[in-house]
Amino acid sequence: MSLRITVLGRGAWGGTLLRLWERQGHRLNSWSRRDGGDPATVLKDCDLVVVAVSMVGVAPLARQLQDDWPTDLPLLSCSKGIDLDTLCTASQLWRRHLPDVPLAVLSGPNLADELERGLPAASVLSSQDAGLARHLQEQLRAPHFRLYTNADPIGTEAAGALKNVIALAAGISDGLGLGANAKASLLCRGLAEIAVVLQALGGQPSTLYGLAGLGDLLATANSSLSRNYRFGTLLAEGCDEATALARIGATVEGTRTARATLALAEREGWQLPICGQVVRLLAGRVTARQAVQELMQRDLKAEAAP
Ligand SMILES: NC(=O)C1=CN([C@@H]2O[C@H](COP(=O)(O)OP(=O)(O)OC[C@H]3O[C@@H](n4cnc5c(N)ncnc54)[C@H](O)[C@@H]3O)[C@@H](O)[C@H]2O)C=CC1
Ligand SMILES: O=C(CO)COP(=O)(O)O
Repeated sequence: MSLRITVLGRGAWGGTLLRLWERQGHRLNSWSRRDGGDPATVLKDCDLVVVAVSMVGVAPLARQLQDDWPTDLPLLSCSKGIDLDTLCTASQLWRRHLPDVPLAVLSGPNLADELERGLPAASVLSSQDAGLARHLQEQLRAPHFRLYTNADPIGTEAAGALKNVIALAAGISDGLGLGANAKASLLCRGLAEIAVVLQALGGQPSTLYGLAGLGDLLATANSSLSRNYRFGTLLAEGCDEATALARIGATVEGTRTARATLALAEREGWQLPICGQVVRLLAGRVTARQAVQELMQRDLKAEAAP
């Protein structure tokens, strides 16, 4: 069965998904901020809306569309991050404005450039509505895009958001030439920080070790196709945040997510040392090498503690 799919946001990810599903025989329509006009017009006559805008675009878009969204029209959210103003994930923001629509999240190790080249990848469709997740799994899979389901959208989003912060830190580590031991240690301790946030937000521990958690962390923290990783290497070279962002020239979700996560951590009393050092470095309060030193000199702990 072919679906009529509308994609909101035609950046790297929205554009890749659009072309992928068009090739699978679905009928695609799209809207991008660049087009201008009213995005509500593309909600008509479709079976699914896929949202692939950056996190900064989610809240304004949700506000703009809340009165026009048909209550039975499913929404698939693909944005990865934590909103700096509300400290919410994308699906939490959509739920505020569209409390009743069928909602699912797509997240996993999905570097757009690799999918665009037809390389194999897997991802997770997550929804509390198991029927919706299975329906989308069946409809949206492709020969080189294998889809799994889970029932943990918040855990899936928390993992997808936080891995960008740790991937950014991995870029710093590689940019400084700190070696394989440092990188592996950073990723393990980073995973422990992701676990703190994921569990505190009500996610399932198993999601941490799935495609949206460990899977996406490994892909993003080890690939120069990742904007977050590349951004980290630029910080290691001594670029400030604005210069590094300008050099990347596309969305780098890890910067705002690091700040939002730290704000949550301060409010909730979580210990997130790597995230904290990333924010200090972004603010120009430490150099990359000082941040590493501060992490190495923290009080000694049991491994289970963050
Ligand atoms: N590129 C990738 O490999 C993947 C990206 N993602 C996620 O998808 C989201 C979008 O990323 P990309 O497409 O890669 O970024 P991009 O920088 O290529 O495109 C960003 C898109 O968001 C739109 N946008 C930004 N602010 C907006 C606003 N205020 N209102 C409406 N639209 C706005 C832009 O017009 C553009 O369409 C991010 O949350 C990213 O983490 C998820 C999986 C893979
Ligand atoms: O989320 C992604 C891959 O799964 C894309 O990562 P970047 O945003 O760092 O390019």
